[in-house]
This record gives sequence, C-alpha cells and structure tokens, in this order.
Amino acid sequence: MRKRTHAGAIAEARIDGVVVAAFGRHYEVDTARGRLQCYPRGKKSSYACGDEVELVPGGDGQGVIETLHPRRNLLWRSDAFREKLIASNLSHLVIVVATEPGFSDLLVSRCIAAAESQGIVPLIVLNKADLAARLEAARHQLEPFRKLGYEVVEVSALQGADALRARLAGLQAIFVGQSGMGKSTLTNAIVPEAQAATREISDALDSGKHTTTFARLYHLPVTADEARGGWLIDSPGLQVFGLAHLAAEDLAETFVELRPHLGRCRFRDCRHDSEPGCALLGALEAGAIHPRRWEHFRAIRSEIAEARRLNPGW
Ligand SMILES: Nc1nc2c(ncn2[C@@H]2O[C@H](COP(=O)(O)OP(=O)(O)OP(=O)(O)O)[C@@H](O)[C@H]2O)c(=O)[nH]1
Ligand SMILES: [Zn+2]
Repeated sequence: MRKRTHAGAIAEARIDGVVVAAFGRHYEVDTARGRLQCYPRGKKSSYACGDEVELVPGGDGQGVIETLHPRRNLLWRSDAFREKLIASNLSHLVIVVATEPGFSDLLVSRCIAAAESQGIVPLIVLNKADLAARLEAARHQLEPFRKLGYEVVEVSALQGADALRARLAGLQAIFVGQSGMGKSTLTNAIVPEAQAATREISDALDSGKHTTTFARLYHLPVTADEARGGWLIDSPGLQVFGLAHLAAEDLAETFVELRPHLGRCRFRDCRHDSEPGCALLGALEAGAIHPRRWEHFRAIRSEIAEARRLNPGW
C-alpha cells in the first residue's frame, strides 16, 4: 500500500484521462502516463467511452477514477427497464449500413433521433459499395435521409475507405450499426492501431471470428488545424436502439422534417393520429413528410409509450 501523508499529496496526484474502453466496472483510460486500468471510486458511477475523467494513478498501471468532467453530450439507449451508455463527447454519429446484408432504415431513423436529441451530427456511411448489384437498392433506401440533408458517404472498406478517413479527420465520431455492416473492417482501414488490437484479441481467443463485443476508442492521426484531437469509436453491432428516455414531444423534435409543423395543429393536445386540422398529417398529405419517415416516427413513438406504460418511472 502507498502511504499518503497529507491531503495535498492526493490532490497533486490527480491526472486527466479519456475513457477508451468500458467493461462493466473496469475501464481503460488514456492519460499522459499511458493507458491505465481503472476502477471508479464510487459504487454507482458509470462511465462511457469518450468520457473525460480525473483519476489518481496507482502502481502497476492502475488507477482510480475520481470525477467526471462535464459531458458535451451522451449517447445512450434505453428500454422500459434498462439503460446503456454508449459514448460521450461526440461530434458525429456515423451510422454504418451496407449494400449487403440488407439493413433496417427504421434503425437508421432511431440512430438519427438519438443523435439529434443530443446535438450530435448524424453521418450515414454506405459501405460495401464494391458490391455493385445491390448498390442502387441501398441508395434508394437511403433517399429519404439524403433528401433531409443528411450526408451519405459511399465507401468500400476493402478498398481502403480513403474518402471516409479524410472526412473523419479531427472529429470525435462513433460507428454504430447492425452486425456485419463492416464497422470493424472500416475501423481497421482507417486506424492502423485498431488492426493491431483486433489481431491481438483474435490471437488470444484463437478464433478467426471478429464480432465486436465492446466499444473501443481509437485516436486518429492529428492534423494541423485541430482544436482537439480526433478519435473514432468502434462499437458492437446493434439490433435495437431503444429511446424510452425521450418524451413524445422530444421525439418529434428529433425528426427535423416535423419541426416546422410542431405547435401548428388545431388542437394543442393533438396526438397527430386522425385529428382534424393536424399540421403534421397535413404536411404528410402534401408530400412534405416522407411516408417512410412518418412510419418510423409512429413506430418509435408507440414503442416509447409502451416502455413508459411498463415503467411509469421514466
Ligand atoms: N465486399 C465487401 N465486404 C466487406 C466490406 N467491409 C466489410 N466487409 C465484410 O463484411 C463482413 C462483416 O464485417 P465486420 O467489419 O466484421 O462487420 P461489423 O459491422 O464490425 O460487425 P460486428 O462486429 O458484428 O458489429 C466481413 O466478412 C468483412 O470482410 C466491403 O467494403 N466490401
Ligand atoms: Zn397534430
């Protein structure tokens, strides 16, 4: 045990770090003294990749996380009874879809809603553009998002993903998407350090399988005009992205095409179901809202209502 003679010594020993991986109650944190294996001081505290923390380094490359610096934003998902932190302090949420296998555009809308609710910029990546036979169909499926102004970058991870590497320079980004879309392959193409890490893990497990099981933050090469260093988080494949933490009014705000019509219904408590004088239904009829996006809005809204019925504590 280290002896501490006075409080000043403890205070001086505190250093800053960034959480780069979270495994239950064990965190990897990058600091000026290298990567430390850390545990939180309190029982209830929980951290996410991207969190900026203050910690007390100990011996043997370990440390104790003492405090969390205020988060710029927090990406998380929730259902009726559980919540899961995904990442924090993000500039961009990169939604990775692919030409093959097929992807859910409802999941894309969920991810966009999560990003918009936290002031994170959504960016859609259509990977496996080399599989030409499916390219047009995938582009068609993304058309409603493109029309709303969301940026879509087409890449092929197998062909280097140069355009995406340039786009992500200096950003604080996370890859999210269904399993098999190519998030890890893209990460490996963009961050050489990631390739080494994947190899180590698969060597250790002695398996050729590369399914990502936890999120990990990788630092991007620093470019000249950056205020803060860029980084990229690779995260496990998502099937669900519950948004039980969003109230119904907040959800509507995350659909950018609904915003101009909110508050313009005849009835103040309009549910936008079949009420006369509903501004949203009017916009839908006039073609200002894409029917697919309206379906997504309704699907997510009823899911949130159901979660809140099961757990009125939300
Ligand atoms: N043809 C083609 N195949 C790709 C491309 N990118 C990835 N793949 C393949 O797609 C499969 C899935 O890629 P992964 O990188 O493991 O997908 P992931 O999204 O990280 O999956 P999880 O870790 O399960 O979330 C692998 O067999 C890759 O070789 C691409 O640009 N073109
Ligand atoms: Zn209405």
